Amino acid sequence: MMEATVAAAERPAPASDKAPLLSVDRVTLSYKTPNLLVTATDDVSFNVRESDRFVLLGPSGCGKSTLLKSVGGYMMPSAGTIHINGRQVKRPGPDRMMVFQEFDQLMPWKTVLENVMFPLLVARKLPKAEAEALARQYIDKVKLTRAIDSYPHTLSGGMKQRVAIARGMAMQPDILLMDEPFAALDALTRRQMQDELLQLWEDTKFTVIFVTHSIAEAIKIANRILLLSPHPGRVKAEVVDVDKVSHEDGSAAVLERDIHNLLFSTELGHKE
Ligand SMILES: Nc1ncnc2c1ncn2[C@@H]1O[C@H](COP(=O)(O)OP(=O)(O)OP(=O)(O)O)[C@@H](O)[C@H]1O
Repeated sequence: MMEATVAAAERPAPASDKAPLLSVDRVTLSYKTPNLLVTATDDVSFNVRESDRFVLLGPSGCGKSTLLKSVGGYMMPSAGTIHINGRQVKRPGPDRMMVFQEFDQLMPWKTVLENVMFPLLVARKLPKAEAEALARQYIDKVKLTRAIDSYPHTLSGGMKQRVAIARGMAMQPDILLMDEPFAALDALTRRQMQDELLQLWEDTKFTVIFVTHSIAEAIKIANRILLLSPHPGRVKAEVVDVDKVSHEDGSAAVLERDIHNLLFSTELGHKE
């Protein structure tokens, strides 16, 4: 058994022979409201490499969703830069597909097949037959072939999230961005969806940034976890080699306790 390593935030990330797919460099993200300026994240840096299952973990309000939005190109940093494949992120693009928590992210007037085909036709401008073939392939991967002609309102929450995942993955983006995709599901379905996501990753080794505030979910999904401090979010530590912890021998429980202590220690957690 090999335990995951919790690296202090100040320590440089371990050297890798691969250039990072995504570089987030000293990014500060703010919202301007009529009366105040809200700093959501402050001076955050991290790299994501190809095939990483990179989890952003931190307490509610630390800016995880805001960071994901900025990687998606929906929000520009007030300081710092984001690069994907060496190009600066300035707007949304089909190289970054988002999956959200909400079940209403599908178009209710379109069937499962039509929902998955839609971005392939509109954003990738594929011919209809090609879009349909690709959509069918990914609907099959998320085990929804039997519901392919169903409308979203006839599907369970888990099935709707599978459609959203198929739609994102069928675009074959460089990075799939998942914002608490399983948070609104019941515990049993949530666990099942986590297993299915890992199975999909085994099949295709896609790159994903996954936002959660569940420590257990982070440990299950990730190979790397970035721990963010409470509002405004700053990088507190990075946990590497997470996929080497074992859920059988108790090392995952030890890591869960260590992460909990790190996230909620007053010394680190509430230092401004
Ligand atoms: N549209 C907005 N306008 C103003 N402030 C915002 C807006 N969206 C988020 N914020 C603020 O930015 C901070 C970070 O919010 P964000 O939703 O990114 O956090 P989070 O870590 O994803 O939280 P949660 O886990 O609860 O979803 C919070 O203080 C939030 O109130």
